[in-house]
Amino acid sequence: MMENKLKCRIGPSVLNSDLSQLYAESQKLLDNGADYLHLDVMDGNFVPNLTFGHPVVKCLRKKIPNAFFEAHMMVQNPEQWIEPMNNAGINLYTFHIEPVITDVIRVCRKIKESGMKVGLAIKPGTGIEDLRCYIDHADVILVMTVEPGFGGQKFLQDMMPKVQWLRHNYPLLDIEVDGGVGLNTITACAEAGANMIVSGTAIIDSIDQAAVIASLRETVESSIHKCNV
Ligand SMILES: O=C(CO)[C@H](O)[C@H](O)COP(=O)(O)O
Ligand SMILES: [Fe+2]
Repeated sequence: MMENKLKCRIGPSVLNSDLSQLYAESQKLLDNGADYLHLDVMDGNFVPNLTFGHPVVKCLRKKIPNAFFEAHMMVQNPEQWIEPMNNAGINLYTFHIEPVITDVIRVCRKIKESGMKVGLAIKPGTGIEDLRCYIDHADVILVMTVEPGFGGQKFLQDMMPKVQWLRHNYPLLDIEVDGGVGLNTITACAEAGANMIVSGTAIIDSIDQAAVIASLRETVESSIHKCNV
């Protein structure tokens, strides 16, 4: 995703949508202006919740052949799911460094070899110092702005210094935020330097998804414009 100029990308999370209608919910988000879909995969181990895995992603991919899919892998063993998720049609495989801290580079290499982009995610309690040496191996850095595991939580404003540090040191890096991001919190994310925006309940629960997505985009684009000039 990294290019000469930063681009704003809005990636709704389907986590709190009606998952019995996953295809319809996903297509609606894309029709309303989403740039990509953020698919939250939880294993009940790394986080205390379960969602869905590669069989569901594969079914969704059959119905939606062309959209960009990110898998946010909240799992204890991300290496285990690289091949199945690649076969299922994931484009960006984002995993947490916390459970694999000694093997991050190997996992990144395997993801790249499979043909997917690499995302590295950090929980709120993980500092930049733990991530720093891996940044060059990633296409996207995901700074969690809630404790991973559930949608609809309160945005953690005190994660913004991590985003600021990343943007200051990596002007062209794709920096993603996820958790509690909506119309009330997007300005903080945009001003800190995030350009990839995951937003779940703020979009899903809205009666006008297209307007929310457009507004999130406008806020981010006006901050990016300052960086690109
Ligand atoms: O990774 C996640 C939770 O672990 C979700 O992507 C995130 O919570 C999005 O939902 P919301 O915008 O409602 O917080
Ligand atoms: Fe997520």
